[in-house]
Amino acid sequence: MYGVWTVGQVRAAEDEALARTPAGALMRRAAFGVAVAAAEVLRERTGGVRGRRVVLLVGSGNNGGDALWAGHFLRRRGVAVTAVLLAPDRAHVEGLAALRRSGGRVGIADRADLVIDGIVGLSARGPLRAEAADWVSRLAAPVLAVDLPSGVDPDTGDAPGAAVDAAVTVTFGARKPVHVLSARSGDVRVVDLGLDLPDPNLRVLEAADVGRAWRLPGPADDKYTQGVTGVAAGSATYPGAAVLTTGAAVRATSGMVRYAGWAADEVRSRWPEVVATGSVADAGRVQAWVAGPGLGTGQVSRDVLGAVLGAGVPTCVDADGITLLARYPELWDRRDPDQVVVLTPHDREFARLAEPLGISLGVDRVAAARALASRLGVLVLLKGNATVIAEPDGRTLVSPAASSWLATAGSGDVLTGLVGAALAAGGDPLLAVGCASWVHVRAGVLAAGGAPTSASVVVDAIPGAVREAVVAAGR
Ligand SMILES: NC(=O)C1=CN([C@@H]2O[C@H](COP(=O)(O)OP(=O)(O)OC[C@H]3O[C@@H](n4cnc5c(N)ncnc54)[C@H](O)[C@@H]3O)[C@@H](O)[C@H]2O)[C@@H](O)CC1
Ligand SMILES: Nc1ncnc2c1ncn2[C@@H]1O[C@H](COP(=O)(O)OP(=O)(O)O)[C@@H](O)[C@H]1O
Ligand SMILES: [K+]
Repeated sequence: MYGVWTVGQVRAAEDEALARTPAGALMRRAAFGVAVAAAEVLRERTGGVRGRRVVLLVGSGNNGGDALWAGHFLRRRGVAVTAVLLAPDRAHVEGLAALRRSGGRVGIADRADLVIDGIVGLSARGPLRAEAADWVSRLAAPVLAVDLPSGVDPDTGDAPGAAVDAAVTVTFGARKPVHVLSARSGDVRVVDLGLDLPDPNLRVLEAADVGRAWRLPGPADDKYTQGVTGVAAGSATYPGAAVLTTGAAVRATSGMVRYAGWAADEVRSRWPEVVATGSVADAGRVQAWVAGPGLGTGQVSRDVLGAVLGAGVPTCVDADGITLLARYPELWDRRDPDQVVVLTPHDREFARLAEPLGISLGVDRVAAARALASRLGVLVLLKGNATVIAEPDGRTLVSPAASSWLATAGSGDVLTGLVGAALAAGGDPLLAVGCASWVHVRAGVLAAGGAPTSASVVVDAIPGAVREAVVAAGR
């Protein structure tokens, strides 16, 4: 698990560190880290460092100062460095002097093996100004971003205009939200500045965390003791949603999965190990229910959702289930107040549910997910390229995207099944949902392997993703 801190938190810690270190020392340490990473990237991409060409895009603040100092350190390794000053009269004075001393040039860049983006960092506000935006839109070489990709908001990851698409970002002291919310950050490396940081604002699970938490059968287990997942999904029109959701739960754990609904025949024929019935009332005992994918929004679907919400176990509500909750808020009265409810909306479902409550999904997805979680007293998993998982008390996990291959029909149904299985296994619900999301992201990567995939293949990749986590945890 690693933490993510807001700009405000990092600034406060930096101020404290600046007060106890000699002037300029933190910047040189940060810039040295940039130069080391730049040399690594040059070696990986061109086979060497000496004689390679690096262009620095230098803005008017300390972010530009970092880039200039990094250029100075790269000169010492024989790199040809050219600095493009976006605001020549406001460029960092000591950084520019250091670069000139070591033989760096200032001018107009042409060809580069690597561009170092020092346009703007933590003080970024709004879209990039015209000149910077122009440079960014003409970038052809790979980019190493200093602290964060310029043009992206540090706290929300939103890119309101032209923005750098970094291959690598070297950040300082701590990860900020942009690094987990925006795929434009690329591969993120952190240079330690010895900051004294408070509790993080966001957390990210890693393979070993998931591997430690994932429920594996022990000698005393049987098919019931590992937590039985119940799936209420699918319809005559959408039997596939039932097959995918149930299949994800089957692949995620070795216990048992029950299915209740219209697609019992289809589910049985694809997953013979599932105990399938026509209704929630006949389904038998489960430790968690998932409801919604392909369920429909008619009266019977409404009754199904009500039955699941009142079943006295944790519940995950997705897709049509969310639409039903938006349309018939009285369904909340059926909810067992002692049981956790997880909602897994994509943006449109989020809007459907949240807008009538006065919560809009703006550019700050973390704030929006937290607001809805707190307002409804539920756990909200907001889907997207990066997935945000917020609890009513504010604890929040982020699953950064590892690829975009999960943007495929039915992949949300797979996630719902995973969440159900993780909830049924017990333990802290936030951790359970976070683990399910991690496995989903990882299964997406394994399923795709660099080429288009589909939700059925993601289901089949689940055991491989769980195995990676279990191995990482040394179990
Ligand atoms: N404070 C510290 O202890 C350290 C700070 N460091 C660096 O300092 C950076 C922060 O420096 P600053 O506070 O000087 O600010 P920045 O360098 O992030 O940006 C400030 C400058 O960018 C301009 N700017 C703001 N928004 C813009 C936009 N949308 N388009 C174009 N230009 C824009 C502003 O006019 C201002 O001149 C960090 O990101 C990091 O790179 C590092 O040297 C490590 C130590
Ligand atoms: N561009 C993307 N990059 C990474 N993950 C994505 C992207 N688009 C969608 N996803 C993920 O894929 C899943 C899609 O779910 P959903 O929108 O419910 O699709 P469906 O209804 O087809 O199942 C979510 O888990 C979401 O986080
Ligand atoms: K930058």
